[in-house]
Amino acid sequence: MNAINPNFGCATGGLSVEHALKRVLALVARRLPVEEVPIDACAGRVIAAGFRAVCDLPRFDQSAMDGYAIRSADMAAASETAVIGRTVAGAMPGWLVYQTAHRIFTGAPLPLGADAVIAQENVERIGAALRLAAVPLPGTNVRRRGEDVEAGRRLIPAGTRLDWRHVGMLAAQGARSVAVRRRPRVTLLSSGRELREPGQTLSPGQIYDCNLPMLAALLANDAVELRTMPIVDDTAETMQAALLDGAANADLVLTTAGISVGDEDHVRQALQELGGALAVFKVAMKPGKPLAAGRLGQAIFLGLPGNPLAALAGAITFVRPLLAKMSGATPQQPLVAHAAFSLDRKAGRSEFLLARLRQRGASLWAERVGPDGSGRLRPLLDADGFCCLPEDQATVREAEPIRFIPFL
Ligand SMILES: Nc1nc2c(c(=O)[nH]1)N[C@H]1C(S)=C(S)[C@@H](COP(=O)(O)OP(=O)(O)OC[C@H]3O[C@@H](n4cnc5c(N)ncnc54)[C@H](O)[C@@H]3O)O[C@H]1N2
Ligand code: MOO
Repeated sequence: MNAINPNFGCATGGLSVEHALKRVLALVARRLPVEEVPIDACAGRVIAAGFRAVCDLPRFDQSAMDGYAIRSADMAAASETAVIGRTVAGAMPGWLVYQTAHRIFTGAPLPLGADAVIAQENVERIGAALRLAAVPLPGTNVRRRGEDVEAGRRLIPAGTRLDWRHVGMLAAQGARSVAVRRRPRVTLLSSGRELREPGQTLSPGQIYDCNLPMLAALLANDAVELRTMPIVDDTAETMQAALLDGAANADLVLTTAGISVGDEDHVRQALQELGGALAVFKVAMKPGKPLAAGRLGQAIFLGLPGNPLAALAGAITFVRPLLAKMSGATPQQPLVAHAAFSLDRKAGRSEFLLARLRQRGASLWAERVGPDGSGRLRPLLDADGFCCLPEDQATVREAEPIRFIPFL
């Protein structure tokens, strides 16, 4: 990695997104450490090692209905059968008595020798006996041991981001805790003397900081341990102090604004003064070109642009894959949809277009939402994600396949 070099070995248009992403991911020195967490706290976390089933599910042959367990070969239709024995869920039955039916309830273990259950609504009760209209085939209304999950089967691959489905499975397997990657410690910092926190009084020329709350909420989906810093003024000294503080004990420091080329853009300079090193500055993407990435001490540094949609495009393109790599998580894959629009543009930068997904017949279509503008927020409310045009693509024709990155 070099000290700051304005062009970073690329044309002034910036590094391609692919190249920049490679450099950003190369900043990850090692995966986050592993820790054991209770299963009720594991949702959103990335499982560190593959999980194999420790037991069969169901754990034993059991009834799927309230009714009568029988052995189908021993029964004849329309004959009267005595009911001997009764087993509820949670109890342990003995043997099925030859040519009799055994009262049973959903989830109860099947008596030994029984191979079918007839639902209670399908029999005629005659005192203590019952009459079957028809004899069920073996296996009817029986949940076999191991038919859902066999012990030893690979259930959850390493790198899976756990959610409520995995919690259900882990619980059914009797696991009280699970080994996951530590949450990435992310410091979020926005800069700009025009910014105030929501709720504060604005002087003329000031605006509310929307980037920090928006990115904080976006990252909440990625289960990060977030530290938010107070808004930093655009001075070299305050920025240096904030970066130094923000990098302490962090895996990733994320800044927004102050990264461009103006006299008031101090982030890169501050990073350099602190001995940090940049690996990326300027990416050939629209929006989001003034983006920087590097290292500051033990932390990875990512400087996102100030315009909210440019910051968002940078976060979706770089922060998510970065967090995934730190955690050893399977990265999110883009979808392919049909473009519900046509477009001619100047090639040279990857372009991120706000779009919503709509189902038409059996296909997904990406409809653009607008108007364009990296300082606008309103169109975001209608969007489900970004359509991504590769750098060299100058035209999009209606119905052609297009890459779509969902926000969620
Ligand atoms: N001469 C040039 N000027 C600009 C260039 C350029 O290449 N040459 N690039 C433009 C592009 S593209 C972008 S994006 C911005 C990025 O600049 P910065 O990252 O340095 O950001 P600022 O200039 O500080 O702010 C840009 C814009 O965003 C607003 N902002 C900033 N932070 C927040 C926040 N937390 N919440 C809401 N809005 C925020 C800020 O008020 C500005 O309006 O530079 C262009 N200029
Ligand atoms: O990153 Mo800027 O437009 O590309 O807002």
